[in-house]
Amino acid sequence: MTARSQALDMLRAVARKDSSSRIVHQFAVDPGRIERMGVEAAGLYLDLSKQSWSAEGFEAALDLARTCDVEGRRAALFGGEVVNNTEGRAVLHPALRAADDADFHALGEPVSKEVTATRDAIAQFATDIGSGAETGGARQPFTAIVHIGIGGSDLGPRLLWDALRPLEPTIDLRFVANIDPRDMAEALSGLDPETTLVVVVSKTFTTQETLANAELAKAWLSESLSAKRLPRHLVGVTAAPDKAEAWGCGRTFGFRDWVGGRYSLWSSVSLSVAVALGWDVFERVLDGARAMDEHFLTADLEKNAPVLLALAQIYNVEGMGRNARTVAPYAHGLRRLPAFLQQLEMESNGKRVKRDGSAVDTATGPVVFGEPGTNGQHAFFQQIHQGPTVVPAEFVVVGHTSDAAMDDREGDAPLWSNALAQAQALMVGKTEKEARAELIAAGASDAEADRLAPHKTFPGDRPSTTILMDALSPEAVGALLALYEHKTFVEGVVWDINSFDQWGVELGKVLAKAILKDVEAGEPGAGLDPSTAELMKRLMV
Ligand SMILES: O=P(O)(O)OC[C@H]1O[C@H](O)[C@H](O)[C@@H](O)[C@@H]1O
Repeated sequence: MTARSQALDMLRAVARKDSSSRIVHQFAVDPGRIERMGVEAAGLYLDLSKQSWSAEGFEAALDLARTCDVEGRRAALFGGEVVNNTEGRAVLHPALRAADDADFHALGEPVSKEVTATRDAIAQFATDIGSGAETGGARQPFTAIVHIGIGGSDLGPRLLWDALRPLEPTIDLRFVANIDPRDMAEALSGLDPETTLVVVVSKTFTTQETLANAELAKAWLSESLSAKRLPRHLVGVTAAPDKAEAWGCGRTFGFRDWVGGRYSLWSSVSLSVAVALGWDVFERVLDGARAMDEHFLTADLEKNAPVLLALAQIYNVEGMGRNARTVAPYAHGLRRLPAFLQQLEMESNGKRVKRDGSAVDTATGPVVFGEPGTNGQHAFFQQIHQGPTVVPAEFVVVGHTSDAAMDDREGDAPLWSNALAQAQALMVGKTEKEARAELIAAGASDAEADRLAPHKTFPGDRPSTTILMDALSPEAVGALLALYEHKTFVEGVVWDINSFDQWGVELGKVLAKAILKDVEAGEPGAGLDPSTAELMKRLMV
C-alpha cells in the first residue's frame, strides 16, 4: 500500500468518525476552530470552519496534501516542467501575471520577456483605442467591440467585464459564444460597422463555433467596409497567428501553448476587456492574481488558501461521498462565476484515469453548479436545505459591490446578510421540536403542529465555505480567480490526474462533423444508432 493510499484511507476513516458529530458541536470542543480554519490570502478571507471536518479531519486532509507532495508539484508548475503530461506541455499561467522582472521558463525556454512584450503591446493598443490614435478604416474612433470566443476564450473575459465594467462604459463591449446565429444577431444589433472592432479569440483558431461566428461578423462588416478597410476592424487573439492572418485579421495578439484555454484570461485573451476597462484596471486584476500566486507559493500548507479550499472539497468528495458543490456569489457582477468554475473545475478535474493512465482510485471532481445570491435562494436552495442529498455550498461574499461604496460602513448589508444567514441556516438547521413549538406559538392546534412540523424541520449540519471579498475591486477579482485556479491544481495533484488536458470534449466535436455530413447527404449514415438517426430525420424535415 502506498503512502498516498494510506493517507486517503486515513482521511476516509476520520471522516466516518466526523460524520457522527455535528459541525456546531465541533465549535464547542475546539475553541481554536475559527483561528485554525480561517485564512487570509491576498486580501481575501476564507472561513472553512463550517465544513464537517473536525480538527482531526482537518489534519488528516493536510497529511494527505503533504503525502501527495503538493509542494513539489507546485514547484514543478512554477518551474515550467511538463505538468500537462499528455500534451507534453508546461503550465505557466502565473507567468502572465508576474512582475516585469520575473524570469519564468517553459520546458527550459525563457518566456518572461515575451510575456512583457505582449503585455506592452496590449497596453499600447488599449491606450491607442482610448485616445483615438487607433481607429477603424474610415479613421473614426472605435465605440464598440464584439468579442467572439467560446469556453476559455469567453468565460474569463466575460466574467471580468461583468464584475468590473462601469455603469456607462465608453466602449460598448459585447460577447458572442454560441453558434446559434441569434447570439451574433443580438450582439450586432444597433452597432455601426464603421466604429466596431471585432476581436476573434481562439487559442487554436480551429473552433467551429468561433470560426462560424467570425464569418458572420466579417460578412456584416463587409456590407459597409471595403476590402481594404476591413482588416483594421478584425483583430485575432490566438496561439496560431498564421491561421488568424490567413483568415483576414489585420492584427494579431498571441499567447503560447503553455497557457490552457480555461487559464487564459490573464493573457491577450482579455484584450477586449483591457481595452474597454482601460489597461490600468486590467493591470490591477493581474496584481491581485500575482498576490495570490505569492501566497500560494509561500504560505505554509495549513494556512494556504488554495490548498485548504482544495482539501475541503477533497474531504467532502472522498470522506463524505458528496459529489456536488453549489457556488453562490453574492454579487451581481459575479453572476457568471458558476459558469466560469464549471469549465475551470469540471474540464480540469472531470477525469477517470490518473496521470499514468490507470483508473482513478478516488471520485475526482464533483458536479459544480450555482446561481448568484440572492437569486438561487428563491430557486434551488430548497433542496440544499431539506433534500436528502447533502450538497456542500460555497458563498462568495462581497462587502462592497463597487469601489464607490467603500466609505459606507455597512456596505451592501442587505446582500451579504443573506449569504451569512444561508450559511448559518444550513449549519444550524431547525429541529422538529423547535418547528413544533413555533407552530404552537403561532396558534396552531396540537394536531396541526404535529402534521406540519416535519415539513418545517431543517436537518442542518450542512457544510459550507465562505469567501469574503472586501470589495468587488480589480485586485480582489484577480485574487479570487487565481485562488480557484490553484485550488483546482491542488485537487488534481491529490487525485493524481492531469488537470490540464480535456480529451473528453473531442469525441462530440468529431461526431458533430459526421452528423453535418449526413445532413448534407440528406439522410442518416449507415450504422448510425437508431435513436440518433430518428432524431436527425425529425430535424431534417
Ligand atoms: O480557444 P479555442 O481554441 O477556440 O478553444 C475554446 C474552448 O474549446 C475547447 O473545446 C475546449 O474544451 C476548451 O478548453 C477551450 O477553451
